[in-house]
Amino acid sequence: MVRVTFTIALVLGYMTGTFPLETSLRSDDTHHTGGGKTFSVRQVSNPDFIRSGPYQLAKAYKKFGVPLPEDLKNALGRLRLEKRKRSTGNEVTKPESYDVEYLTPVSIGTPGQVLHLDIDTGSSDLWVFSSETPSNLVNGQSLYEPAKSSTAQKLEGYTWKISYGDGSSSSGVVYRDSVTLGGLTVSSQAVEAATQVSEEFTSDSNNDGLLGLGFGSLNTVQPKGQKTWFENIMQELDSPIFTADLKAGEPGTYNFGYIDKNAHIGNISYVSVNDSNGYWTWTSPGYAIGTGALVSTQIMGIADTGTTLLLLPSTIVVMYYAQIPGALYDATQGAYTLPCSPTPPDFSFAVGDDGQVITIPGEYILYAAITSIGTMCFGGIQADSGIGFSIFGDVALKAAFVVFDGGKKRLGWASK
Ligand SMILES: O=C(c1ccc(-c2ccco2)nc1O)N(Cc1ccccn1)C1CC1
Repeated sequence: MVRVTFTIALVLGYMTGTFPLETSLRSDDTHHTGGGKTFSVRQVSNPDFIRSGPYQLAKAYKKFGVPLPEDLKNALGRLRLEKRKRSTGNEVTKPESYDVEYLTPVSIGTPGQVLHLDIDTGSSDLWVFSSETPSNLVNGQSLYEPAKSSTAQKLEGYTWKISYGDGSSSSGVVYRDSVTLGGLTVSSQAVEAATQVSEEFTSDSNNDGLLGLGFGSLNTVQPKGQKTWFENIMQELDSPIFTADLKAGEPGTYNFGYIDKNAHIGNISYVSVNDSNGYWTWTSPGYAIGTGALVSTQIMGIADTGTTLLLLPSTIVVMYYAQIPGALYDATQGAYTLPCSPTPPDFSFAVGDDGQVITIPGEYILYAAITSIGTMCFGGIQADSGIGFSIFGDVALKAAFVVFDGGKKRLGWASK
């Protein structure tokens, strides 16, 4: 049957112009018999034919007023469904005070239970406060209750445990359930229900859990690591990307599957990502302080929406705070502090080899007042000592429009 269909398609394909006909008038082929000219026709196969075959065939049938055969109707229906499957999504994310983190509504289970999660490109577990979290560790968070979800399935014997760079940690058991973010649903996502959370999470009342958008290799579920929500939805998207448009002191947006041209200014510069450690790891070729010249030096770091600050090599951090009268390393805070006024110099980092730089306005580096009298502030730039790489956290990300390209394993950076 396929052969027949294909044959008809081949014949009709020519008639409907599906195949680009390359005709060339070859003088040597010209025979003056009856005055008519002959010409040769060289066929160039149309690589798109297979994809658009049924459409072209249907066009031919319609052109000759021939009713469509049943299996052609079915083929068209399948293609239309296939077409419809491509999708995009977007979701608003809201900053907690001092932009310490950004929380995004996520619907889990059937009927949907909405929890507000910290979307974290620096980790790869989707874990939530749940009905299985001891009540003494819960302090206002919304809970995922698998018993109330008709689509929840317990993964018996599966566990997870994660510890974060700030010393916080959580652990628990694993369900599979439907997870919707930005209007996009993964029907079978690993949802990690916390049975243990550290004090940092208990005291963060508005944060109902984390949704990791790092690479799946970082996922901590045992005995079998699970895919992130993005890895599960990626193939359905118009393109295998998501973008982060975080903002200072106001809601930002995560988009999935498309790039919103109105969300950035100028070109997006792409740099390759090394995902071997599970993070969105890239290398910036240099930095500038205030209006100073660009210093060429390689800064290897990760794009991490789940880390609040910008953590850089201490040599650069010392150079930056040396420009600010009154700035000092405060051993009691274990951090650099600076006067809350005047506004400190901007900090720029280079992206790619096309001269693109992202400039972080100085006011983003006045992270938060330390003293009640508000004279000294906590620095938004701190040293990455002991981590092994730099971390482009929210202080840097909120100055840029960032494309996380899971298809090409690259990051795109643009000003906004
Ligand atoms: O918090 C984390 C972090 C995230 C995920 C994991 C992890 C362990 C197992 C799977 O994922 N471990 C981390 O530590 N930061 C940021 C950070 C901040 C400060 C110091 C160290 N780091 C990772 C992304 C770099």
